[in-house]
Amino acid sequence: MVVLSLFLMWRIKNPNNDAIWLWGMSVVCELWFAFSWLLDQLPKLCPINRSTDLMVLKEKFETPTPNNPTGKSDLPGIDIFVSTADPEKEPPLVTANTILSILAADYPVEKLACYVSDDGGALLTFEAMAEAASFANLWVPFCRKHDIEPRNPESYFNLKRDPYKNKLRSDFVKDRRRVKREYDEFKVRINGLPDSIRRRSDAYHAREEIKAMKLQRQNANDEPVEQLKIPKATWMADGTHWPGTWMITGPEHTKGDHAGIIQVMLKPPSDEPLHGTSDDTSRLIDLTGIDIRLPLLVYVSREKRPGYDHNKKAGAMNALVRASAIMSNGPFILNLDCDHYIYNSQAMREGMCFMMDRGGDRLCYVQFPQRFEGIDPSDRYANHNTVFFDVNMRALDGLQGPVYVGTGCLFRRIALYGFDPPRSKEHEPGCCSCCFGRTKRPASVSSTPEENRALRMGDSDDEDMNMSLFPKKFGNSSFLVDSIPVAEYQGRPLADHPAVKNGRPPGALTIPRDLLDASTVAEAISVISCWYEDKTEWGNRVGWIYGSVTEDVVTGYRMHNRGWKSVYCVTKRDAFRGTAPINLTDRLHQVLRWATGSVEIFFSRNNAILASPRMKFLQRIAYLNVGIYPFTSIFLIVYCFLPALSLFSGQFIVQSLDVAFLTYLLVITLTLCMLAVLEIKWSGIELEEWWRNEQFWLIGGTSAHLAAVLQGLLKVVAGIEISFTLTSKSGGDDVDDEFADLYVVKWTSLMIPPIVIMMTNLIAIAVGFSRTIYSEIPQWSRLIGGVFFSFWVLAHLYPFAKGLMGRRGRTPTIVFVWSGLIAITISLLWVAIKPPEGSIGIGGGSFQFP
Ligand SMILES: O=c1ccn([C@@H]2O[C@H](COP(=O)(O)OP(=O)(O)O[C@H]3O[C@H](CO)[C@@H](O)[C@H](O)[C@H]3O)[C@@H](O)[C@H]2O)c(=O)[nH]1
Ligand SMILES: [Mn+2]
Repeated sequence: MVVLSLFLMWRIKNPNNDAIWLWGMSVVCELWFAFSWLLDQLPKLCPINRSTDLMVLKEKFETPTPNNPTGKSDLPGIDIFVSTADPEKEPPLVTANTILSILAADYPVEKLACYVSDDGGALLTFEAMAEAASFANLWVPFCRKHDIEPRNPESYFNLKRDPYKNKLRSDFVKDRRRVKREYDEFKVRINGLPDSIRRRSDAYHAREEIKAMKLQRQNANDEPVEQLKIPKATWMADGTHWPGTWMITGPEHTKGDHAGIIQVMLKPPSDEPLHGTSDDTSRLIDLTGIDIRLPLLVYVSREKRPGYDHNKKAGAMNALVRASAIMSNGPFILNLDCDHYIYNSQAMREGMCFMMDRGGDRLCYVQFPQRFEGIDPSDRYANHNTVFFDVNMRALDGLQGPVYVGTGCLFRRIALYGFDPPRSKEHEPGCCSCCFGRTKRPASVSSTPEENRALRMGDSDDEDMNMSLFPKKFGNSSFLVDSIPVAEYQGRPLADHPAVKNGRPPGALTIPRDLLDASTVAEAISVISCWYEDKTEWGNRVGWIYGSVTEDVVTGYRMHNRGWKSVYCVTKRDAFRGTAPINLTDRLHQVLRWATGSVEIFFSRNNAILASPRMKFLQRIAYLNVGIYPFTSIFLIVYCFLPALSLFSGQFIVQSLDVAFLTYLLVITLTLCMLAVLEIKWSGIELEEWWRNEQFWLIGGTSAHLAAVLQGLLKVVAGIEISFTLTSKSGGDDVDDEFADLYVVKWTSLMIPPIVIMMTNLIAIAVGFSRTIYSEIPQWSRLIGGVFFSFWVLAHLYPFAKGLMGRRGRTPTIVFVWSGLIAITISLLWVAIKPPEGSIGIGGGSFQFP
């Protein structure tokens, strides 16, 4: 920071009078870069590492006590939400695998509930989920019996390592073979679903038409009836009409218009374990002594009607929050995207370690890092994002907590409801005063723990939670309102449980699941209707927050803003794994969406400048950085053209390569290198990953981020809404060419700025060279600065250039030859038109040649 400020001062005091424009532009950019660098660095001041001890959790919650002689698990309930929106872009097989990994997770079955949100309302997804539910009857006990990891069948059967290693049971080989065969059949069934639905629907449609025709003929003698038009419909296997969207694909695929659908696909399990018996011969594998229960599985497709804003993923999640409150009301909610499966079956237990620890009641969520599969080994477009997930997020963990990144996040339900954390009015001792946390003395020392516990909600300190205001905030479902205090009570850490000090009374904390009768389901249907949120606080202060394509960041921000803390849980074995777009265009669009969301945040009331005093200073800086980073693109683009401009004009950003300038540059570069080394060492990432991240920072910065700034401005100025382009997920079926997608070149206008930058710099280098060579007294030193920085820009854009070349990227020489030829031609032309002898002023002497 010191060197940087000295450097900037020197730069301002020493203008290049030969080329004031060049100097001015560069100094403005440098000031901005220094500012954004500061925003990026400051939140890294208190990094921490955490670890969990699953044995302790087991000891506290699952060992027999006098109160609980069987050692029945006392862990709190978790509702898992999986979101899917489009069976075209998100293959049902992927979603089905995710569901299977959840159903097989290592967590007490009766405490787990899995909800699938299908925003497409597609019969295809529905039937795929039903298939998954039935396959789970085999898959889940198999996983339990043989301790399978990962519990996603597709990944498990594709494992490269020896499946028989460390497997003790003698029947493993036989079981595995049988399950594998069943899985292959399951896959065939899932992949055949689109066809069978289409055929079935066509048949039923024909039947309906014939019926209508007959009816018409009967009526025809009375009076002429106008031509009956039977609307096309999708038909379920039992011959009833699917209330969701019409067809799986095609132009008639009308998203945004269908009824709300809830289907319990797996009934709530019994409270006590149900073991397989030896005389049960209907099963494919022997399950004697294995718990064969399955968790609750519910398919939900919220109602969609034209004319309503459905608020994308945030709207879908809020519908699930309400429906699940009525059906299982788990005090914790785990959110996963359809392509993110549970890779470590104990992941939820790890999260619980934090939630149920002393003081855990102040945690709004536990975020797990996102890890990806199926990415090209060189990770050309920095898809693994390790710098973000292993440096930035862990650094935030030392402040108020990591940001919520949309998937792999375990929430406390009542934090999602918009309540304040407990003891939010008290002074909190210790804890990172180095992070400039607020150290306010308590106004009054609260007397009883119960008083502390009163659910508080609201940005003003005195607005205590008033039950009579619940309907206004949460809508008028009394089931929902009644479930809120229950969720609060059940989510409390054991240690400070007011009623019982040494463990909970057994059974007191599970709500009877047999409540899942018709009236419950009817109520759940009503809370997923599109009018339910009218005149409530949903999306505003309650649940996932609306109004941004990056609803995740905003949702987490609101909680931190109330004073909640979050925790980053990096597990030894990855907790969850997902997919990421490896195609350049898809990746750019993803980055575009994130950056647009950031610009939206910047121009909204969620801008961190307006944060409440409950947010820690450095946390605020971090959020500010989230909102500001896309704007860096403006300066970055200018700066990428500077070396070219300097080569064209023969001028440089400084008058001469002064010793002071060079020294500053050297010291700054060295310090930055040292910082990078420190970061790499501390976080355990590779130098290569770090470099990829730098490269993609420039690629995204010159393309997607700029577009995001423009889009964001359009939204603010003209109110043009921003659409959510789903990221396509590959089915993982194309084994022969795993990374084919990497080489597909799909044109997007986002590519224009980096291409222009690349071309200009190449030409400028050639121009600079030829001019120096042809001049009478070659001034190589003048050339060096420009060429060096041009190369710096080009080196960053290298992956982008490779991406543009598609398959031929393997033999890119020809392209280089061509661009070289073109560049040389242009520079020869330039030299011919403007011979380098003497200085010829153009346009008032600003473009001067030596
Ligand atoms: O109207 C919608 C749109 C999206 N989704 C779901 O949202 C998830 C994320 O969409 P995806 O296209 O995969 O986005 P990514 O860029 O991969 O997602 C990251 O960034 C998003 C915010 O931009 C977050 O919502 C995601 O959780 C986070 O993983 C998927 O499960 C979708 O099914 C819906 O349910 N309804
Ligand atoms: Mn995704």
